Amino acid sequence: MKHNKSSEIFNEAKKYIPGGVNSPVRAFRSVGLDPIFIERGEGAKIYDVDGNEYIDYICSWGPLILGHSNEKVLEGIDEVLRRGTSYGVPTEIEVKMAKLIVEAYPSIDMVRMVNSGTEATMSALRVARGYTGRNKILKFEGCYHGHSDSLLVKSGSGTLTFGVPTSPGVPADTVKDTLVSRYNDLDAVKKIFEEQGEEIAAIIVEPVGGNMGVVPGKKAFLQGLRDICDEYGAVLIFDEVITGFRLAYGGAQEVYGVEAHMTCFGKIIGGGLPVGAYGGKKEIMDMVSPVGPVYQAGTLSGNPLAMHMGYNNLRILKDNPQIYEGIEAKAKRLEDGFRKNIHELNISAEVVRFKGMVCVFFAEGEFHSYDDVKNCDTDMYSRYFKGMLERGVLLPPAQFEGMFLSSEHTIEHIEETIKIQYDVLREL
Ligand SMILES: Cc1ncc(COP(=O)(O)O)c(CN[C@@H](CN)CCC(=O)O)c1O
Repeated sequence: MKHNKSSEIFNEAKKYIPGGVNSPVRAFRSVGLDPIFIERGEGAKIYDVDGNEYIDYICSWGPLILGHSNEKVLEGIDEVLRRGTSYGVPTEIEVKMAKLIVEAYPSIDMVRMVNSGTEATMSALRVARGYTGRNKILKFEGCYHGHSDSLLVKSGSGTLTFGVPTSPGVPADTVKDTLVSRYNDLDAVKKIFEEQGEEIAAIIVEPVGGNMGVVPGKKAFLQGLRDICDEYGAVLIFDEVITGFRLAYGGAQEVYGVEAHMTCFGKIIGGGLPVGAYGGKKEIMDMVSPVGPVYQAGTLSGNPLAMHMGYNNLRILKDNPQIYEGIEAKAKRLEDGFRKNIHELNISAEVVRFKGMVCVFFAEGEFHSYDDVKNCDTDMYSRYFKGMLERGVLLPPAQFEGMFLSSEHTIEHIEETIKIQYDVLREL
């Protein structure tokens, strides 16, 4: 495959944009390559500026559960566009969108739209702190909730659960109230709450980890978090930016039968346009300005374009529940085919799947926390990524991400991917 035009554009991009990209993972640095630049997407396929075609398993990192440029999702958008793109004054589509989300999630009485998953989690935590009057929050190693300061932390040294910044520019003081524990380790959380529970405003968790590869939360862990929050008066926040409307129409909460006090969304609810949302029980959401004292705002929050695309996305998913079974069946076929390849070629790797989310870990054993995944052979993943890319399969350009499928991935795409993976693994 030739990438001359991508290289040309990338060289130009690096003059004006840090790293030539508007989000770090897109730079393909984790896989030691220069990024490809995309010209268009159609269904499950994506086409780069050099005319190369790929089966796409990034799908914009989740929003495109109905594939690229889906006519049904786009329906009416040009009319909306011509009527006006943003007013800074409320519109009816915002109400229809909020109602749809509230109806999909029994745990949500009210919801506020924002413009990214980062904004959603940042705002939810501020509301939880305002609601409880407490400052401390607890997150889990390996979970990513966007790039707001108090969430850019990793475990402190030794047994210390206090977070330390993962990025310069985040003052240590900002993260001194962020505690970090091990994912799927309920005993560790119980111990933290026994010591500091009265000071903890919220636990924030990805119910299925999608940012350390795919690491599903154990039901007992998630239910335990809810019980602990109920016992200590803390707010349980499910970050469903990835899982929301992806695992099922009611997201992880429907699949696990565990309800959060607050939920964060992004990605799918915008249908590919910038969006985020946070919602929860009325008594908590009544804290939000202008009803309550907790301030949160946004010029383009709930803008008509993202609302229209998001509303179309959710309506199609709501009216066609078979889409979820279809995606899960194709993910299962991918899992089985990948596992057969790995065993036949004796590759040191494992396949993890949760509903429609799939990941190949280049390590052996079981994966229940970040400790289990951090020893993956990322060099092997890089060679794997390159081999798949050169044969027309675009995987997430980092080991610690998950593959995203859409309704537009056909069984033929899946079988082709399995065949290509066999050839790539054989040459690793
Ligand atoms: C569970 C979860 N919560 C919050 C976020 C942040 O959402 P955004 O601010 O990127 O819309 C994300 C963002 N996901 C990454 C990929 N895993 C986005 C890709 C990127 O950063 O470019 C997320 O996965």
